[in-house]
Amino acid sequence: MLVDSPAEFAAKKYDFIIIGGGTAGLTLAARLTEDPRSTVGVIEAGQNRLADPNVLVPGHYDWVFKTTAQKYMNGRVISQPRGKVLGGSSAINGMMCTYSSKEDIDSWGKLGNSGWFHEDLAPYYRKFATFTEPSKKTAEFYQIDNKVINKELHDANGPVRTAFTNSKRVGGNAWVKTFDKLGLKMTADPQSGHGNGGYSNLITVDPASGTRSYAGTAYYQPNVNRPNLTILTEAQVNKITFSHQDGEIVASGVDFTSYGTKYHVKTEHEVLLCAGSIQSPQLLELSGIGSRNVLEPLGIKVVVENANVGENFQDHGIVPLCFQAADGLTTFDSFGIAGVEAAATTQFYGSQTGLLSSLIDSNANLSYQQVDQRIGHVSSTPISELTNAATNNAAPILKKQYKLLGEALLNPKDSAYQMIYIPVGVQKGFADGEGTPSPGNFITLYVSVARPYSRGSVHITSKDPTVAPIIDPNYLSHPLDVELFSDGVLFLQYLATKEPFASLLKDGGKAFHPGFEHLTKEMAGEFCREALTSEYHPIGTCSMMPESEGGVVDTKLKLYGVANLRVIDASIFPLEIRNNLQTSVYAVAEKAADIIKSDWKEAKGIKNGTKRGASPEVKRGGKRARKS
Ligand SMILES: Cc1cc2nc3c(=O)[nH]c(=O)nc-3n(C[C@H](O)[C@H](O)[C@H](O)COP(=O)(O)OP(=O)(O)OC[C@H]3O[C@@H](n4cnc5c(N)ncnc54)[C@H](O)[C@@H]3O)c2cc1C
Repeated sequence: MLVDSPAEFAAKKYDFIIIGGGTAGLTLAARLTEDPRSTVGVIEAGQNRLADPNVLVPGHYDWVFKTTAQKYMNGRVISQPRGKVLGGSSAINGMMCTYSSKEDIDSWGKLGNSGWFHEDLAPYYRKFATFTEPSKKTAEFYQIDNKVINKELHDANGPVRTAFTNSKRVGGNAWVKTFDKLGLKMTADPQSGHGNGGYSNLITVDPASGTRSYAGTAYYQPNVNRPNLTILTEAQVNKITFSHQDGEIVASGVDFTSYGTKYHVKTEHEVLLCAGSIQSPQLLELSGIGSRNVLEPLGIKVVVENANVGENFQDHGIVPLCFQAADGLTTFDSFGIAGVEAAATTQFYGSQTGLLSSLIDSNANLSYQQVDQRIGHVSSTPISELTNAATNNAAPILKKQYKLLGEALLNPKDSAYQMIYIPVGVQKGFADGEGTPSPGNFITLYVSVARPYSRGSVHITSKDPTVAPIIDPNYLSHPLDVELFSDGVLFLQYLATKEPFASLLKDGGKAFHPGFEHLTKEMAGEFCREALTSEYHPIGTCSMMPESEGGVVDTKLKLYGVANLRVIDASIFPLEIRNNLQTSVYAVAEKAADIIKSDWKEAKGIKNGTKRGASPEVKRGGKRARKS
């Protein structure tokens, strides 16, 4: 139920209060209220736009965050959008449905997170989705064979709908064919955690309507009438409140503001923080959980000291290489021409095809070796020496992480890069509001480094919850990232000269970046500094790891030092993964829901559907255990 009145919301009792009705928050809300005995209240700052075509057909409801001036990128300020709407960033994302590698998640496990290896998460990568097979025509066009889709992995009836785009998108077929000709066609269904190569990726789309399938439509809409689920939108949480019970710090509720009025709502059991990688650490700090050095100068009383909050920030930087499209091709840039957008809209509503039917569905994962074999690498030092040096020179807290990153890079089976093609011009700096896009039709290739070495942070600078935190991804601060990005962008340049993709481009694949039309090894690094933007994949700011190694939450996603507060969103990922994040956010939230349900039953003494009497043991179980 969606309530309009914040006072009504605040007056109710909830076993679980969820902060943030985003990708993870709504997944949890839906799963926890499957049990009619547990009550859930969700507080979301954005609006409910379930019926809004600007969400369903991609649009924007955004917190509009910006990074600090980036020291290693010539002082550039990078956009960091985040969904401010019911459904969170899943309501504004590019709908790419791509997956982590097995090694990515195994690395999470190896960082001291038992129960978080790939085999532990694999069932949840299945659970959240329902897959629809492509038509024969679509399968032929995009070369979707039983390597790219292993049907056995897509057997679940989960809430999020996944399918291939209906439209024969400009260049979609050329993308796959070009990789095929280079001997780089995708070798396994990416959901398996294996495989490298170019392919056409699934998107999170409802194949019947061609509209976005996201946390709002998938996890909230079908459950809107559950009496034990209450959602309040347009209400921003200011902080979590605490009390002391039996010598433990316990989250007692949250303070929030709606239309200028402040409210407090109590929790009966737990607070689940799902505000995303930027705002989960922000809210912890506003609530007195973080580094003393951050909190005390702002006059915030330290409730739990943990200097790891807001640290270990990682993001996928992504470098665009833009080309003029061959004459006669219609790209998204044509929307500037009278009638083109209207025609695309008519086509979309008529047949769910055309430009508007999908944003991004041409993807590739490549290993470091696959790139190196074709273009060599920028540095004269062998990559194994560079990775060893990175580990040896790392700060003690990062040594374990860097060792795993090095192993992944040297593993020819793992992916070191994600590459993407989109039929629209993303000129240097365009995504960050620098300069005006040139007129014409363009095509952009993108490369991101799967697991960056650079580490940044997010911290508050004010007690005021409406003041955005300082976001410093520290992109390209690690020299190995500059090397990897340079190699990657040189590969894009090589790809652009290969048929049939080359025929989509004007000027024999000359890049449309003044001064960088033909990249050399010497200038590739500078181009990356000038062109890198965000793929909008921030993680790590409330990492799941042992506290001594940089962690904020344990393997049950419980915050160290508070008995009944968990963080569940992309901020708990301790290391980046090779692709886009949403499938992993859904999978993590699904797994977290099972952990929480099981703990809740134990705490309440519920066994096999019946509630035990309130025996002393039950009370003991009900006491929120600090350590899992
Ligand atoms: C523009 C963009 C494009 C992307 N493209 C893709 C893609 O194509 N494929 C893919 O897999 N991934 C993509 N991603 C990444 C992916 O969508 C996100 O990583 C994922 O959705 C994050 O989920 P989350 O639960 O961590 O946070 P979110 O989904 O962002 O949820 C956080 C929620 O908390 C709310 N909130 C925050 N602070 C407060 C507060 N104080 N009080 C109340 N509510 C609050 C927010 O409004 C939001 O609804 C993209 C992301 C963006 C921004």
